[in-house]
Amino acid sequence: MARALILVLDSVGIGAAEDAERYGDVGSDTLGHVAAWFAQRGPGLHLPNLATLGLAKAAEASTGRMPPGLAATGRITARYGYGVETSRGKDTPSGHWEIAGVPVATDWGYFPDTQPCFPPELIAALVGRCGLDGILGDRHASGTAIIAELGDEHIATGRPIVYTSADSVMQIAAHEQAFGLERLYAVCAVARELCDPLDIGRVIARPFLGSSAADFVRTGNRRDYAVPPPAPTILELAEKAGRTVITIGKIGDIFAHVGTGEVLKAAGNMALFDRMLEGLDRLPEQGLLMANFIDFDSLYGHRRDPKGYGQALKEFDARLPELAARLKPGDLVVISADHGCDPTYPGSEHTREHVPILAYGPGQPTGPIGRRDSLADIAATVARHLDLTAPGAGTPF
Ligand SMILES: O=P(O)(O)O[C@H]1O[C@H](CO)[C@@H](O)[C@H]1O
Ligand SMILES: [Mn+2]
Ligand SMILES: [Mn+2]
Repeated sequence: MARALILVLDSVGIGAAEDAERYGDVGSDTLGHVAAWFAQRGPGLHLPNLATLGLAKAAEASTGRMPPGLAATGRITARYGYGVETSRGKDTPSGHWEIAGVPVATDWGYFPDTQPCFPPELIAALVGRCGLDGILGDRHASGTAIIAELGDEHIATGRPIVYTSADSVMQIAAHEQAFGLERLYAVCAVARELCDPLDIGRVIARPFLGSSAADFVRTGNRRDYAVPPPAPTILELAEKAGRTVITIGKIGDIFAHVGTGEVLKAAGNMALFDRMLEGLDRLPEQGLLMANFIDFDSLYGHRRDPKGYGQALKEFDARLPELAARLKPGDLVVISADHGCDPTYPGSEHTREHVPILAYGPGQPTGPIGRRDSLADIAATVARHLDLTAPGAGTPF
């Protein structure tokens, strides 16, 4: 049996990358700072299963420091190391595409941190084509903060809240009932077209519900309108070779539905874990499964909530034995991340960090793989494991 699973723990970085200064992220360390936050307040953050797979050793290799409380007690049962992102963006598509063998060598377009942040002609075209009475926002913002601030005005005026971040994104927030979900999606589809010439990676629909700032809450109906990867990823190559591809959670959106096979969606890391196990149970010989666990990033990293972040790590860690129990000899699991999002760092953006690479499975080798100069090494390794043509980038470990 040779099957492969790639699990992306969204934003679980393990220490600032060498080029962090270019991004204003010197000293960031998502895992290390979450572990320190727990160690300062109680018995510490214990992730026994991830530690046994070498997570803490990978972090130590990345930063020179063992994250407090995380050291493994026994033998490490995986290959472990850290990956250096070569793509210029520290965004989700850049990280995932590189993991899948396609680093992004060119620069994305970005909207400046000014107000307004969007080109007036772009907004005029959006408003005109969608029959809107204008927009709100038009600046960089945290998504939860801006709906709390402008949600009432949005409901009163019918103007959608349009904002961006340090990522290559245009995000459009609107009330699911007052504005309408399908109408929001239609506005995003027009925005996608208008953003194409500007090389914007994603337009994101951010629907929310609630009646006032006290209870506005974003719903699971987020939808991403991404541009497709610039070259065939391991997903696309697997699909073209006739393999079964199953993708969990946001993966379909992140790859613009190219090569993403059967898409299993769910809200929340634990439900995503359930879907992943379900997918694994029917993944045939030589199949590929790729999963994204989003909560680390969207619920805790961007919200700068180290306690929630650590609890989410514990919950994820506690489920790993269930995954291990379902693996068959020859299966390969790779756990990694797409970028950092240090919940103790100033601001609300991603942080430019190294990411863990933990590779294991029954009968798989164990031991350090050190520093990997590209996240594409993951795709190269998976390609070799599944006897597939490898994407252009990456060296197998
Ligand atoms: O603050 P929210 O809306 O969650 O935005 C975050 O989500 C976006 C897409 O992942 C990122 O660009 C980041 O800024
Ligand atoms: Mn991400
Ligand atoms: Mn994010």
